[in-house]
Amino acid sequence: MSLADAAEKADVSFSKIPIIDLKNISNSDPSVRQALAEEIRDACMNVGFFYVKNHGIPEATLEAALSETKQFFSLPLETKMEIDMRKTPNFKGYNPLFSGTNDLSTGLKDLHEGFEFGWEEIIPKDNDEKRANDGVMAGSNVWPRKQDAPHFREAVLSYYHAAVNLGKSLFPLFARALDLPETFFDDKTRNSAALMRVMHYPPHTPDVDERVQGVGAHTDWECFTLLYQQTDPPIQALQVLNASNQWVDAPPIPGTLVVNLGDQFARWTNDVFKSNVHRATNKSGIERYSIPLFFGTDYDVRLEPIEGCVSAERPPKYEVITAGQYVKERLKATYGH
Ligand SMILES: O=C(O)CCC(=O)C(=O)O
Ligand SMILES: [Fe+2]
Repeated sequence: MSLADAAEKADVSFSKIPIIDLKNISNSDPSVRQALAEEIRDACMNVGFFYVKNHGIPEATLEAALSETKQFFSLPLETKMEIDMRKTPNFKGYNPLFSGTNDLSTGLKDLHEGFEFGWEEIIPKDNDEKRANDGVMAGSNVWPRKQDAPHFREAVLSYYHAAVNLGKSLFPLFARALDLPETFFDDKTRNSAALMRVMHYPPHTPDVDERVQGVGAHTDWECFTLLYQQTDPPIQALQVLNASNQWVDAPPIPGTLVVNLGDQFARWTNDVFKSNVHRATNKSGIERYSIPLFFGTDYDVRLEPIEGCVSAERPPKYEVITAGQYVKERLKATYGH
């Protein structure tokens, strides 16, 4: 059956998020890889979200990134505002509470603060070519001053590089899941966009409008997101919308990361892979932190539907644009600059 035909029959009324074991991610046996790719394909076609366990990123790397993230957000607002994202030309830096709108249908501002950065070698390089080529987001990151956050940069960059490596090893499996050669994405992800955002969701207090979300209902924009949610203590905040318009909980599960697909994959696969609407709201009464890494293709890549994803019953759903144009439009809509 073609992917397009299979997608017509997909069961998209899921009630929970599957967990996929990545212990075989580096196994080169084609039958082992095929079995893993098929598990990924089912999750991508039916849910657009899955957890991964045995992902290979050391717990200590995750914990250090989380602990430094907490310390960064506890700095005084004036210190964080020195690296306000609105002062940078390339969407890097700090965004304060209520500075972005993810749910454009309500227009409500989100109750979270964040800090974004892209590719950078941990040991700084004068001529970091990868950073210079990082598409719409090309150019330097901005960091808090060393005396304000002495270990923040190293800790979050260490996690960044580990997560980028994991993301790179997932692309061949996504390709296999789409009946393509595993190398299909290689020349489309040479300088692939990888933007990390560390996030803090303060608890909703009674003075906050009930309708406000931590991050309003939205889809992600890139190919896929790797999301680390704090697990200690575990806070249920993230929810995914299924085809019956029910919000399905995606609670933190120790030892896992969440993988969710974004709009670039939806466009590329003519919605065979789902980029599902999700939101996160922290009603726990205590602080919540999460760290997504948004992983895309090179910005000059045209998001043309893959052959097997189009049929007479499933004509192309999206106008073809480049990955960079798409992300830029969404960034402007969310942050208004
Ligand atoms: O914090 C979370 O659990 C989700 C964050 C998210 O969806 C996003 O930043 O795009
Ligand atoms: Fe998201």
